[in-house]
Amino acid sequence: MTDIISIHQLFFSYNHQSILEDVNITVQPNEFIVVFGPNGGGKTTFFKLILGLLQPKKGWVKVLNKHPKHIRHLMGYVPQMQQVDRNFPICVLDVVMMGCLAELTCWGRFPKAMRKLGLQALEKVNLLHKAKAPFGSLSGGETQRALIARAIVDHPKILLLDEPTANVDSQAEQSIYQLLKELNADMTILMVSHDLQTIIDKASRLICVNRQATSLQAKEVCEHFALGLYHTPLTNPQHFSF
Ligand SMILES: Nc1ncnc2c1ncn2[C@@H]1O[C@H](COP(=O)(O)OP(=O)(O)OP(=O)(O)O)[C@@H](O)[C@H]1O
Repeated sequence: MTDIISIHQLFFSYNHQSILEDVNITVQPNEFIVVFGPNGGGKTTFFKLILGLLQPKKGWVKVLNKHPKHIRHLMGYVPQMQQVDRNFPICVLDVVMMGCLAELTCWGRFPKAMRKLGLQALEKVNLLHKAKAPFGSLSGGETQRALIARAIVDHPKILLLDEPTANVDSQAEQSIYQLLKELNADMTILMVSHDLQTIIDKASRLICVNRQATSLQAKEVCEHFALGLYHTPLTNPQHFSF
């Protein structure tokens, strides 16, 4: 099967601080990959390299066999919640429409068909009734679903999510996982999560990013492995037994 993402002998550093070293990873279409690793291990940087927002110092990233910056419109990105300004005075539909800014006409308006896509994306994430609500009035779980709508409005082939369930309650978390399961039928998903216990049985594969990137099957992520990374006990070890 053709790789949808391929990363070859990639090295990246911020100034002179080495962040990623000799990363070799391939991703196949419609995989659901959970990316995990310690704080500062390089997960967000890894995503930004796939999105073409950062350039490798050595090696390369190809998405659908092209340089990522040429096909960024085929990738949707949900950043970490703290990178989003919830106080900005804007309605939910307008936030969603920001996912297709490239479609703005020279008059600074979206074509009617695009607004329809925005409403469809909101319907998909079950937030159509909030289209005209101020973005800042949404709950944590609704905010994440609105950001997912923004990421999928242009029908991407790849969806990257950076901790989409951080700071949401368990009911909102379950509804996000259900939504991602539905979206996964049409798109490849890579999601950063620290909550391995909840997510492990939903992932087709895991990638541990800790300066290097290691691809793992769920059964390989045993309790000792996760403990070594996070230094916290996992209370439900049956997920991790071989
Ligand atoms: N723009 C930047 N300039 C310099 N250093 C940076 C920059 N962005 C991130 N870093 C550093 O690079 C390292 C990796 O950061 P990154 O955000 O990729 O890690 P992460 O695994 O996503 O962390 P977390 O789990 O805390 O979100 C960290 O040491 C961070 O301080």
